[in-house]
Amino acid sequence: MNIFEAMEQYGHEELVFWYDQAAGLKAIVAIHDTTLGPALGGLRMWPYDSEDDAITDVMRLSRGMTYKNAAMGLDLGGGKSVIWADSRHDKTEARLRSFGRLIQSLGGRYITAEDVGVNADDMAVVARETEFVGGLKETSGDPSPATALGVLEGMKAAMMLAFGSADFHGRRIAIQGLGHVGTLLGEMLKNEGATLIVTDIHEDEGRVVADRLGAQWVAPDAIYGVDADVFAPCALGAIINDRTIDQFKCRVIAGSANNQLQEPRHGLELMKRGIVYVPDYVINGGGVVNVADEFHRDGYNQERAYARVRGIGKQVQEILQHAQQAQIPTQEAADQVAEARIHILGRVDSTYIPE
Ligand SMILES: NC(=O)c1ccc[n+]([C@@H]2O[C@H](COP(=O)([O-])OP(=O)(O)OC[C@H]3O[C@@H](n4cnc5c(N)ncnc54)[C@H](O)[C@@H]3O)[C@@H](O)[C@H]2O)c1
Repeated sequence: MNIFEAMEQYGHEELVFWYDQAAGLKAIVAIHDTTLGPALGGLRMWPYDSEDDAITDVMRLSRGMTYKNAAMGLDLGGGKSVIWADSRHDKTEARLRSFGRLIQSLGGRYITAEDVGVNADDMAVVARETEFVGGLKETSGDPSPATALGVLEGMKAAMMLAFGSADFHGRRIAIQGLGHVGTLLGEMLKNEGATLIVTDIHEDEGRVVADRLGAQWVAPDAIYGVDADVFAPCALGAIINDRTIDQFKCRVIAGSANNQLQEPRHGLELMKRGIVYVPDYVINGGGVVNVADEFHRDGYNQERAYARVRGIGKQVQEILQHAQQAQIPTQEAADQVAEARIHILGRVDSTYIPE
């Protein structure tokens, strides 16, 4: 891989490689853009097939964080980190603490948090070496409840546009993935009076959750084509693709999964089919909004954080309206909003103020 070419293509500021031979740690931090503030984004531990795969992933994810943080109205830039290792076997105190020292060495240009392959206990170990960690148990904690709340609010905004009402009574919602977010979202939707259709690749555990939610269970591959008003992807990325797109009977797609569109053209295809797609990084921004509240001058306050998470409904509404007026796919509308904020605010502090 030609790294400088890739940095130019993605628009990255900095890539940091860290190799601690004694600890057996190979880690990369990608700082994409710090126009709006320090780069915030999670740490992923993954057994990549190659070095190039690890670099590509951290670059793609960190760029996504720039857009998400900007769209959420946060004073934070975008970054992400990866540890090239298998979280099932390779998670050692030495690796996590060495990673913490890497983060500390960046002096606050990058703030890390939980992502795939690491949990709150691991981040507590990282935090023994660095002050630049968000989402610890004693501060904002697990982001999933805030993410689920943001998805619910964003879904309501999309339903207003598609159906002229955000009332869930009589509405059928299909949820793909009953993990942290999918289960919490299911509980909220049940309380709102929705009828649920659910799936998960782990059938035994999934069926227990389905029964608790009073939901209809379908096989994982059947979820795309079920008769539902709303499809809520809460599992994997790239699930809106050439294979699935003709199966959808829903009028709204609104869920927490990252990178839902396999390619940007699938956003255009949804628009042509009259399906309201809520851009993933906007509707799933509740978790990051919750973590970001830790950087408030008075420290973390859940009430204030959750009030802001509820605001995702209005943000989704504005982006959907912008897309409708400009006749562009909703993901493109979200990108325009994020890019405009970075561009305009990037000029604000160019004004000279005497000391
Ligand atoms: N947790 C958060 O706060 C948060 C924030 C932003 C985005 N997200 C995204 O939302 C999604 C869900 O996050 P989570 O924290 O609930 O993850 P999780 O790992 O707890 O849950 C994911 C669930 O999806 C299931 N699954 C995987 N592949 C599937 C498939 N093909 N069909 C059906 N089910 C499948 C898994 O078995 C698991 O139960 C992920 O894409 C994540 O990146 C989560």
